[in-house]
Amino acid sequence: MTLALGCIADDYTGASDLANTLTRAGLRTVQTIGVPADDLALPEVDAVVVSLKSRSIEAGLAVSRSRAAEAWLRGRGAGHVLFKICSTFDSTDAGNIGPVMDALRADCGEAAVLVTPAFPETGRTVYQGNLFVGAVPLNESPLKDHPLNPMHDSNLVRVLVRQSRTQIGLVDLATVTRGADAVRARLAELAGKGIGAAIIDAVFDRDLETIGLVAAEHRLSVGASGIGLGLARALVSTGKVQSASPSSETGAPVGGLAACLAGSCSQATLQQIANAERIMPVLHLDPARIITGSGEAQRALDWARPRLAEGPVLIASSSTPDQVAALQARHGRDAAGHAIEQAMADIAETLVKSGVRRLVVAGGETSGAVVDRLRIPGFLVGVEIAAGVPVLRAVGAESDMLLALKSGNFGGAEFFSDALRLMR
Ligand SMILES: Nc1ncnc2c1ncn2[C@@H]1O[C@H](COP(=O)(O)OP(=O)(O)O)[C@@H](O)[C@H]1O
Ligand SMILES: O=C(O)[C@@H](O)C(=O)COP(=O)(O)O
Repeated sequence: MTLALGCIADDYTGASDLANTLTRAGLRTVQTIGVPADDLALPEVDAVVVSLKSRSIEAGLAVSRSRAAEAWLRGRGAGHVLFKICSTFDSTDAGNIGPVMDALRADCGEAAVLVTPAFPETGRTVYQGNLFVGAVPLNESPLKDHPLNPMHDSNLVRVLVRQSRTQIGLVDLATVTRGADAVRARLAELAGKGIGAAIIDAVFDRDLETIGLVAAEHRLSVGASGIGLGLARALVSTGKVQSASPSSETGAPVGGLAACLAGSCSQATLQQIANAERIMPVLHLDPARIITGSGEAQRALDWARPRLAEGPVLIASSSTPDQVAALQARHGRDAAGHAIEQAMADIAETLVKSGVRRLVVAGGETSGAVVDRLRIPGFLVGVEIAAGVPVLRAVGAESDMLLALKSGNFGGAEFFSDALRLMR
């Protein structure tokens, strides 16, 4: 297998979002969980997205895991590696976007790396280096209240300067609009000044196509699914990849019981949970009891198991920003997040032992904890439920399963029923 594109995603929902985008753009794509073991049977593909759970871990660890993934991808012929980050640039001043970018850049000897989280299909646009989420700057969006990495600065040049050892430049929209040659010239100018990375503006998909053409000539880029779209279209338009029509790899029904888990506290997920109350039983976990170890996961399982035969259920830890802040003040941010993720993984593991074969998970870190516990090595990409969220079919796992890993912020108000309708 010679890869046209190698991707390293810093969380599992982000990886499935990117795998979905690449598939829709004509690349045969598989998502792996971590660096694949040698005995994992992978189909013949154009792109592999290695999913890491490296967004919120210590920077040194994120760097070493990303470098291992990069080595594996380059070893399979990937001339270009995309480091997939969140379209809302989720990170803290301690990392991990800057440190991972610096390390991958050093490994491949890239002079100046293009960086953009723009993903217009989901309302993420970048102008003059400022990230907008829908109509508002990042720091005014619900991401200001994220439980793990609240985002308080929409100026990504400033944000990345705080995380990276290299200087950060800007390629503005006026340059992008002038086309690929103008971007090439600007990038060369920045590289000539010793500037190692540049935030590049993008508002429309056509901007990402221009960016993709230039990025594909380089060894490394950093961004969300938008730049993935640009790269995929560039690989197809330059004939490096023969466009494949997106197949419905998740074709044959798996049947079995269905359940949903929500650990995301995003505004979108809170609304989706409220709407799900109308169509399925919903259990709201008590997050404080999870942290103090008072049998909350067992309570959830005792509640869920008798109901599953009647139809899907939803178990949620999600709370409002005020409640999250109060819990974190009492127990600490990382301890609270970790305990709740592990409780979700405990619940998922027992649900699968009880016959659940269709599982919807809301939240990136939450999905990471669940998929790790289920020891699923990889996914084939199926139909799209909502922008950035495909149906996934587990490969190499103990049970034949369908999953949907939803980024907290993605999906329409009826996401849970939309997902279950497509997961048969
Ligand atoms: N009620 C809660 N209070 C505090 N933290 C919570 C609560 N529920 C979930 N969490 C934690 O918040 C984080 C949500 O992150 P994640 O799952 O990545 O969602 P998103 O996709 O919205 O970023 C996880 O670490 C999760 O365990
Ligand atoms: O780019 C995006 O927004 C998503 O693909 C993503 O990374 C989601 O992260 P979470 O919101 O933490 O699920």
